Amino acid sequence: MKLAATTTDHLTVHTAPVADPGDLVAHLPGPQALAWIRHGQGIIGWGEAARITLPGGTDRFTTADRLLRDLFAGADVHDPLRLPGTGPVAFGTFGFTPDSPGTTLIVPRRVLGRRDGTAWITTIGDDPGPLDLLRPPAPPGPLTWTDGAHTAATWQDAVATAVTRIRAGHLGKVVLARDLHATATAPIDPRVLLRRLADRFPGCYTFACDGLVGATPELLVRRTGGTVESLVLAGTAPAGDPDRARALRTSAKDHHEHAYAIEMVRQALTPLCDDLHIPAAPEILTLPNVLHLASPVRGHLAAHHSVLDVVAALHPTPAVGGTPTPTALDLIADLENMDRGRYAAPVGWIDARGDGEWGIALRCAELDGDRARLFAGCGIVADSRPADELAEAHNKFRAMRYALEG
Ligand SMILES: C=C(O[C@H]1C=CC=C(C(=O)O)[C@@H]1O)C(=O)O
Repeated sequence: MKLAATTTDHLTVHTAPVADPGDLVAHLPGPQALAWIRHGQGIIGWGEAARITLPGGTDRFTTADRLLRDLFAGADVHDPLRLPGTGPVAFGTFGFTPDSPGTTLIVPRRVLGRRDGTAWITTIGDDPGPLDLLRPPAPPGPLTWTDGAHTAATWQDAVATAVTRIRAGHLGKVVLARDLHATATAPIDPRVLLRRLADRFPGCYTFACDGLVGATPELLVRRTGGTVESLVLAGTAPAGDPDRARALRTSAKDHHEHAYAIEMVRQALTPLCDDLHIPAAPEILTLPNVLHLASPVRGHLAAHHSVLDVVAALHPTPAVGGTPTPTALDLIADLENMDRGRYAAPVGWIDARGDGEWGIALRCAELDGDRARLFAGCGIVADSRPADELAEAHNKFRAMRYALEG
């Protein structure tokens, strides 16, 4: 475990109610932004009271959970509100595979939150000063775009290979992704991207954590006390085409793709829950760029499990991996030509009670100075057609292209 230089072993944490701050993004004082926002509600953070960096491993979720529990257990906490997200919180990202880089948990010095008519500020350690903007964000300016690990043509070849393997009976579904690179003329400020994403995709979870920025529609798990909720997505059509929307409702290919994800979530949550509700049929989630088949799942935990315990049971779902999971992960490693890093892995936050919200890091980019690496993936089943999947990936990229270009 690596702790930031600013860390003391003993955290002193003060949460206090504040007047409604309004727009959360506007309060981020610098580019080192931490955020989790949906419909204007959520938490933002800045400064670092502690940073935990893990090398990865299959136990990365449970190790992170244990290290945070120890850190929070030793904290001196003054929290009159005792709501999800009050008291100390860690924002986090994980690597997609046990070997992928990027497993990092950050306990910010300041957290500003607003939910259901309550707003609060949490301060760890010395008061780092007023909420004034230190550096106002500037848009990235003109961008240069280049292909990542695949060109459009070679990625379609990879999709065709996956379809052949599926038809040969090796597996039922695999999610194949590709990356794109954007280069700006100056460092990219995540706050500009957060602003655009939160405005255009208010129903998604707009997030930023250690340079990973995006707006994901997919809630892996929210834990609030004993209740867990998840929004399982798989099956996509372009937005703005009523015929395609109608077709999505009845498409055997998309329902097939969705069923794999639902079945795995059922298997993962059943041992943890004494009551689990999965709708009989998915609904349609409408976003500005795409429509998805979506199943809101709700359960009651049978025993104490932190939100990260549930994340550990769920990741990777067939919305980002495939079925069977090990075969799909091997095929992803063979065909994608890249390490996903933190793309398609859990991103979110956890508090000292074990409550929290974790999404699947989709519709996102990895920022590095003046560069951004964007990702988009598509579920491939026996009936998938490479050109359609390329078009679907293009539509999914549109969220982050808009965040970068306006
Ligand atoms: C893998 C991605 O989306 C997943 C989530 C929703 C729908 C999906 C699909 O229809 O393929 C994907 O499973 C992505 O956006 O990169």
